[in-house]
Amino acid sequence: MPEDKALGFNMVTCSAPVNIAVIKYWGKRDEELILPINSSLSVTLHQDQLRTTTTVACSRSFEEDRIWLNGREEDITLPRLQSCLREVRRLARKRHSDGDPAGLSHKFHICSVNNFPTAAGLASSAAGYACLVYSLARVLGVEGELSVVARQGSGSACRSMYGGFVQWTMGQREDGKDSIAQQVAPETNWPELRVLVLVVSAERKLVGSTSGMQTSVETSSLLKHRAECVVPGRMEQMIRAVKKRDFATFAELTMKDSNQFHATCLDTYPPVFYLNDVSRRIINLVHRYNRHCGETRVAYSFDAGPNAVIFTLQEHTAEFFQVGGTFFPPETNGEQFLKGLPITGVTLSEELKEAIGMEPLVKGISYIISPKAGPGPCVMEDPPQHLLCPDGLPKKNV
Ligand SMILES: Nc1ncnc2c1ncn2[C@@H]1O[C@H](COP(=O)(O)OP(=O)(O)OP(=O)(O)O)[C@@H](O)[C@H]1O
Ligand SMILES: C[C@@](O)(CCOP(=O)(O)OP(=O)(O)O)CC(=O)O
Repeated sequence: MPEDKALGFNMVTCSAPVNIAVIKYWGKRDEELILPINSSLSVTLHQDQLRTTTTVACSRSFEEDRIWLNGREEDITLPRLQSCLREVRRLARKRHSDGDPAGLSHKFHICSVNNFPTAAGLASSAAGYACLVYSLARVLGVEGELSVVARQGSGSACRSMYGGFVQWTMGQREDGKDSIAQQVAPETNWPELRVLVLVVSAERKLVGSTSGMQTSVETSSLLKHRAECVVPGRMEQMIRAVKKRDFATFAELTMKDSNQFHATCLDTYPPVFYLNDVSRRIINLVHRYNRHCGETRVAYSFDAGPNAVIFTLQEHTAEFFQVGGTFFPPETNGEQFLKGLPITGVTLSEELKEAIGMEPLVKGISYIISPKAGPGPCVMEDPPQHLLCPDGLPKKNV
């Protein structure tokens, strides 16, 4: 990218999405390169609701690489950040070996914000590292396969490098070059699919994914069985279901895989608990609702935290909102609860309420976010969106 004469350095701002795995990644065979013990598959969520925005500036006048995250300067020497910086610089050197190595002796100033809670089981590390790698690559003019680089920031980040439905193939090589993400189908393949993120708790979790899965690999025989005997078949079935828009199969596999992931957490020694009472109530609610409907209309999935991700189809969304609001009523403000989503006039039949047969739990769910599947990272062309000032330091309100 040519240097901006007015600024005296290159600056680019990009945004990247969160993804939710429906076949979960849990466990590494190489901690440093972040190579998984099984393949996984996810849905990229639309950036209108959940996104990371990152500005990268690159200048010869900067003395050192620096990063600000959500308004605070963070330690740039973090090994995962260093891996991403090193790998993008390496790709840039390769690309510019016969031409102009613009920017390669320069240092980076990086400023990033998430528009949702960080480290709360809402996949901030996935959107964060995907955005970082995409922005660094753009500022240095690097193209091509970048998911191998994002993977070295956080495993699940490699899937956020693409939109729609994305598989991360575990690969076999020791150097990780074949452990990459690929799009299985674009988001436009399944426009009726809807996602509801039921935020149960937006607090930092007790056991992070990285350490949780490390203990699982060391102690859980169920995890070994899952990786070797269960996931390969599920990946094939899930890819078929996504391509055919077969919701019943997609939903059943999604719920079973989430349940098996949490079973491996319980099989870990000492056990790791990510679900709480509200999560378990949501699981019961979904099964009772589906049973009453006589078909699988709704599925849940839980990552390393108590928040539920619900998958359903457009035609059932309004009713399930109402179900959520009835059994987990907000204390006062319905508007905040639904974060501005339209409150439809659906009323639930007494029969349905009876079939679910649960006591309402006030404030069990803090709020609901309702994204569709969405596209991958993109450059924000509008200069005022930069998070860094012309002097290369964060803007005051960031
Ligand atoms: N915008 C960002 N840019 C760079 N790094 C980020 C960004 N957002 C988050 N991170 C990194 O990811 C870490 C949080 O990852 P962690 O896995 O603990 O939580 P999570 O991704 O929100 O949850 P989960 O992966 O379980 O869904 C942060 O401490 C930070 O190091
Ligand atoms: C439960 C999960 O969300 C685990 C995500 O783990 P991370 O990608 O956060 O872990 P690291 O590779 O150590 O950074 C399942 C998934 O996203 O596939």
